[in-house]
Amino acid sequence: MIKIAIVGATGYTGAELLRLLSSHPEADVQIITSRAEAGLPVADLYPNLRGHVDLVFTEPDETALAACDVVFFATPHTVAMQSVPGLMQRGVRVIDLSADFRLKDTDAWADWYHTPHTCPEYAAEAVYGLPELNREAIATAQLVAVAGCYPTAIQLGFYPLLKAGLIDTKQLIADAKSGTSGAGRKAAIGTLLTESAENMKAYAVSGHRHLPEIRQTLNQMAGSDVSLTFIPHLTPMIRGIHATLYSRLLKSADLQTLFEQHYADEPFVDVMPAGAMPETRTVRGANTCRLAVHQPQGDDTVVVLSVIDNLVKGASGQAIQCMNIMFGLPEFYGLQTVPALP
Ligand SMILES: NC(=O)C1=CN([C@@H]2O[C@H](COP(=O)(O)OP(=O)(O)OC[C@H]3O[C@@H](n4cnc5c(N)ncnc54)[C@H](OP(=O)(O)O)[C@@H]3O)[C@@H](O)[C@H]2O)C=CC1
Ligand SMILES: CC(=O)N[C@@H](CCC(=O)OP(=O)(O)O)C(=O)O
Repeated sequence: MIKIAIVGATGYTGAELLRLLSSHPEADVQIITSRAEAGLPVADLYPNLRGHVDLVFTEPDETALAACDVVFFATPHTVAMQSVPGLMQRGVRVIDLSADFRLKDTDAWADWYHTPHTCPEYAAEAVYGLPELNREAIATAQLVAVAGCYPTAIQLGFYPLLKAGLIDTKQLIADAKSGTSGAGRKAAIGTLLTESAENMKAYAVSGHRHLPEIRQTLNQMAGSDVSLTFIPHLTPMIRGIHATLYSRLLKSADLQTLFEQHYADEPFVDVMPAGAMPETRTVRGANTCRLAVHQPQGDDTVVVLSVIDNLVKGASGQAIQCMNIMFGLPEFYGLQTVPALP
């Protein structure tokens, strides 16, 4: 059994780790932390976990964390980077759901996150946690920086086209919509029911912190620097990301076959039949990215539709997929949930 600690277990992604790990045959979750709720049983905060998770939240304590095989950080940015050096030196494996170790350029990270990066050497060592791109490196990594939610939906959608060199890399557009759970559990006016229901809006149009992360990966996929316009939107749903991706084809190709072949061996990417329009509700609670590729006018414009659950393939499910790869386990352990519809 793998001894597991979750730092930040009261948040949405922390609770989602608990939900998914409760059906994982090799997971032994020993420590779940919260500063605000220390002493509280899990079921008092998350009644859905009653009968499945019998643990009590405790204050984070690095010595206790170091006795585990793997520590998940489901915390706001800058928290993991304070503990990672100590844990790494003690041989613990770390899976960070935050953005602390996603960017290799830590000066850029400091600009986008408005605070200095305190351990650039670990950012250099971290493996970006997108299994479809980095499976081999994840297997031997000590530190995994799980890919962000919008980045996962967008990167998986563009990957087959970029790898095949089929599109104009200077004209990439990602128009993406997220449910409000993407903003976390903390109280904030923008995610109140009265502010977010019956409403849809774009935000961070002049630059979202996921832009450098997505660019970094797309550059790697394309083998050259891409130009990307990325506009996120907040939609009145709780879970889900829907990304509509646009680009121009440089030459004609059988795009349906390209996508099907590219993801043929990927357990968590579903290339839908020609003409399909994936819906967020079909991935709710599941570690699945559903993709569909279209040429709406039959000209050189290609459109990819990509949906994920931001809390699962966009965070906790992807983190568990990475853990399974790191520990040599079947990738589907803990991740066999079938979405409930409606
Ligand atoms: N929500 C989403 O869809 C996604 C989120 N992520 C990332 O995952 C991380 C967690 O997100 P989410 O679950 O939404 O966040 P929440 O705000 O819902 O939860 C944050 C958790 O972190 C704990 N925490 C906060 N500050 C500290 C601290 N200084 N030290 C230790 N623990 C702390 C909180 O508990 P307490 O304060 O009681 O200690 C709480 O349990 C973030 O970095 C986010 O960007 C990634 C992909 C998708
Ligand atoms: C709706 C909403 O607010 N979404 C968040 C992104 C979700 C998230 O937590 O981002 P990471 O994947 O980087 O951790 C945002 O725009 O900042």
